[in-house]
Amino acid sequence: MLEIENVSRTFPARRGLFGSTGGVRALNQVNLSVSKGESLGLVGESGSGKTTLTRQILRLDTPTSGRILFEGQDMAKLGPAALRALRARVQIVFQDPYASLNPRMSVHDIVTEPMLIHRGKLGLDRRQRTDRAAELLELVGLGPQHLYRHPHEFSGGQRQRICIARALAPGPSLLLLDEPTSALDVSVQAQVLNLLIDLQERLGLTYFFISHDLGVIRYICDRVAIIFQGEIKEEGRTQQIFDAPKSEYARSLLAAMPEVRVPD
Ligand SMILES: Nc1ncnc2c1ncn2[C@@H]1O[C@H](COP(=O)(O)OP(=O)(O)OP(=O)(O)O)[C@@H](O)[C@H]1O
Repeated sequence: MLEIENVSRTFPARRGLFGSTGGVRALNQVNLSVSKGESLGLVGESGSGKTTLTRQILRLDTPTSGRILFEGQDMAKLGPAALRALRARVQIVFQDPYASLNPRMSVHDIVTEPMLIHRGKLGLDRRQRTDRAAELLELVGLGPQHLYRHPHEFSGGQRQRICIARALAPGPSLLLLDEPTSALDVSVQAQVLNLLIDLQERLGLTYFFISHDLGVIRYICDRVAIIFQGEIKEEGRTQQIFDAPKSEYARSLLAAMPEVRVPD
């Protein structure tokens, strides 16, 4: 479904008030692939290149070299129509559900907005969009009675469910999950992770799951890639990485977290 081939991204040197910074090689020859229906976890400390890689997959940024194929198509070569279609097929859920929802919009408007943006592809009229929003709310464990409420009326976990419903609205096949539970209480984290597992099974979704929480990665991901200073240090089946990490860096990362917490 997703193939990342020899992707590098270098940011040029910048001159600022306090002197100039050298160029930053944020990604260096990254190779990764994710199959349909699989969850790949990307783990790395702050500044390791996770956001930069995510931006390449969303085509918000372009690699300096290398290429990314989504469903067999080179993302850099997509024309405007194909790019619009791609935007519906690849969706993202962000870390902070408090910052991700417009407080002035009702849940109905939040969840139907992507259907409106992609109405050419989805072909849903107003009534059908509302029906679909109600279905999506149900799918994420919130009843349709919440449709006309506003974000401030919901808890963090409920807000993240709304964000997930919005991400599902245009019918994606790939979800980028950028630390989707790290802003939530621990008890709520497990509920949201279980919802994600359930949705993946029901809808056949593919997940690219970014986290620095190894417990969460272990719980949800089939495979894990460990990134450090823009390079993939190790990649493999989750169990194998946790039981017998090969690289020095993976070993030190696991050793630094003796108590890998697995949600209930
Ligand atoms: N637009 C940019 N211009 C210059 N340097 C950048 C830019 N974006 C990212 N970088 C640099 O690239 C490197 C990787 O950053 P990135 O944001 O991808 O890391 P990250 O793993 O997502 O970190 P975090 O977990 O803190 O979000 C860092 O050194 C960062 O300073």
